[in-house]
Amino acid sequence: MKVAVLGAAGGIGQALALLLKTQLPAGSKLSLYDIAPVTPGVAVDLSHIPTAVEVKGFAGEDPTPALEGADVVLISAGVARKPGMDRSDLFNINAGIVRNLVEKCATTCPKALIGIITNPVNTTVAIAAEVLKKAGVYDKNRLFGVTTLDVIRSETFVAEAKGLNVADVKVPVIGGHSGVTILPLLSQVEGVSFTDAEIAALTTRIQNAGTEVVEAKAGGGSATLSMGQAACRFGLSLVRGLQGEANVVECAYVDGGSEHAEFFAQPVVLGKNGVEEVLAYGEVSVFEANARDAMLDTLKADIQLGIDFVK
Ligand SMILES: NC(=O)c1ccc[n+]([C@@H]2O[C@H](COP(=O)([O-])OP(=O)(O)OC[C@H]3O[C@@H](n4cnc5c(N)ncnc54)[C@H](O)[C@@H]3O)[C@@H](O)[C@H]2O)c1
Ligand SMILES: O=C(O)C[C@H](O)C(=O)O
Repeated sequence: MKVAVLGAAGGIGQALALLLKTQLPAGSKLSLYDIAPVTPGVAVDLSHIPTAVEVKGFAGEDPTPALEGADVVLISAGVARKPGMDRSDLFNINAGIVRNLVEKCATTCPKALIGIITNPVNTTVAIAAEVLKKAGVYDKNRLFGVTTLDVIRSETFVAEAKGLNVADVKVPVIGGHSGVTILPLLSQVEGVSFTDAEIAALTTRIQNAGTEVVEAKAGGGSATLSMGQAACRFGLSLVRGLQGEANVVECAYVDGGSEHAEFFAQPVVLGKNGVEEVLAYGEVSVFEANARDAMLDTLKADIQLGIDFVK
């Protein structure tokens, strides 16, 4: 199994590469690419960790050597937020970066599962889809917006608020990955009940958690370590699905035939071809139904921006 990380010299990329080096199955290959010249050095550094995962690093303008034979490509290349910015403010720079990198995926590893981390995810995934369509290799089951950070944040905050063992807490998060489009389904958390005030406060905190980190880092970037963990969890789930493991379920932002929008985050079963089955997200509370309906104009506009960028 070969996993490529594009943007591998960055804050997320290095954390993710470290976690993959220590957690990918024995015999895997880890391929690191970034425009930054340090990238081969990052790979050498990681290669001294005693695991049976081969690491290679590539720098420069062309990601092709890193992508050859890739089964999974995780893309975190691009710029991150500073205080006062919204994720959509990253569009001008990151849209072109994602387009160019996905064009290379389309020619070099058209069957790879692609996970987009680069923000604004609601839009960059639509860009990736349009690029793959133009190249004639689009398979909706192989393209993912990585929203796992919203899931792990929800699990953490719910466990903290309710004094639970976080390992036992599961929270589906639907919609997209910015502000009001992030919707944790707290009504589905097993074994706990929340007051209306708790639900409102937790939902707002989860929706603003990225900003919480951006402000705490005070100009030094956005979430990198928690995102590295989230992307590792998602990447390993993709690998487990590819290897034929049953019942691998993650929430992800996919083109899954949702009645709500062309791309929508919801639980999916992962398998040998990427998305094996899109799962219904189940019953929601009145609060959640209202929040879901209220996000849709924003989400659809984010998606249209990506479609228009490529067309
Ligand atoms: N999906 C999520 O939940 C989530 C969470 C956190 C951050 N992000 C996003 O991930 C992205 C990366 O964040 P970061 O903190 O790692 O930023 P960073 O600045 O630390 O790293 C970005 C890396 O991308 C590289 N890069 C830039 N252009 C490139 C190109 N054309 N090809 C290859 N590499 C290129 C840079 O050299 C740098 O090493 C940002 O857009 C951020 O908003 C998404
Ligand atoms: O908030 C950001 O800009 C980064 C990321 O999307 C996050 O949720 O932490």
